[in-house]
Amino acid sequence: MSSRKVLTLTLVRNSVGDILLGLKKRGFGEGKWNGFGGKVEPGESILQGAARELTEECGLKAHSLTKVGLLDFDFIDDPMRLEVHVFCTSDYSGTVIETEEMKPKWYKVEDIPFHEMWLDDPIWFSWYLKGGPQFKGYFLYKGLDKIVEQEVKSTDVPRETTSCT
Ligand SMILES: CNc1ncnc2c1ncn2[C@@H]1O[C@H](COP(=O)(O)OP(=O)(O)OP(=O)(O)O)[C@@H](O)[C@H]1O
Repeated sequence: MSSRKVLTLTLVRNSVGDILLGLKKRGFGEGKWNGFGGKVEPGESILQGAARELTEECGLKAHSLTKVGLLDFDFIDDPMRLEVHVFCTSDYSGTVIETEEMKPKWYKVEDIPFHEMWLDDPIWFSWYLKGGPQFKGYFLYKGLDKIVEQEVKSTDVPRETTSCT
């Protein structure tokens, strides 16, 4: 019997095109730079979960979120699949703050620290950056440091922006 965990991941870009990443200070992915996100809680929508995690982890309030892709992760010898819903936004307010979970930092696109991120990030990030329809990715990990199967492709579903209010 396999089960899945629904997670969100949000990438924030400011008016000059820089990307906000956070250094995860604890838990799954500790020591890695990533977008902001976490588990969707019972009773909330995926969008609500994404907006809540963004505020909890870096202080920003998203006014709208754009769905850009979906990533499925399997791990050999672990029946739990991670289903990561990827969003982006440039429509937010608030001040970026460091939290117990994340140390945020703005990066120029050409300086994104892929060598300090999940191994899958450099593979699907280009799909996010180039725009176009939503992407769909699949990665099979052996442990946390090796990808043994991977596929990222475009869907025919356009990116969809939804208001968070
Ligand atoms: C395997 N390859 C991966 N590549 C890129 N990103 C990945 C990822 N695997 C998980 N992620 C993201 O990492 C965060 C974990 O969040 P995670 O700490 O587990 O959730 P949450 O904050 O709810 O946890 P706690 O409340 O501390 O238990 C969450 O954004 C999730 O989308």
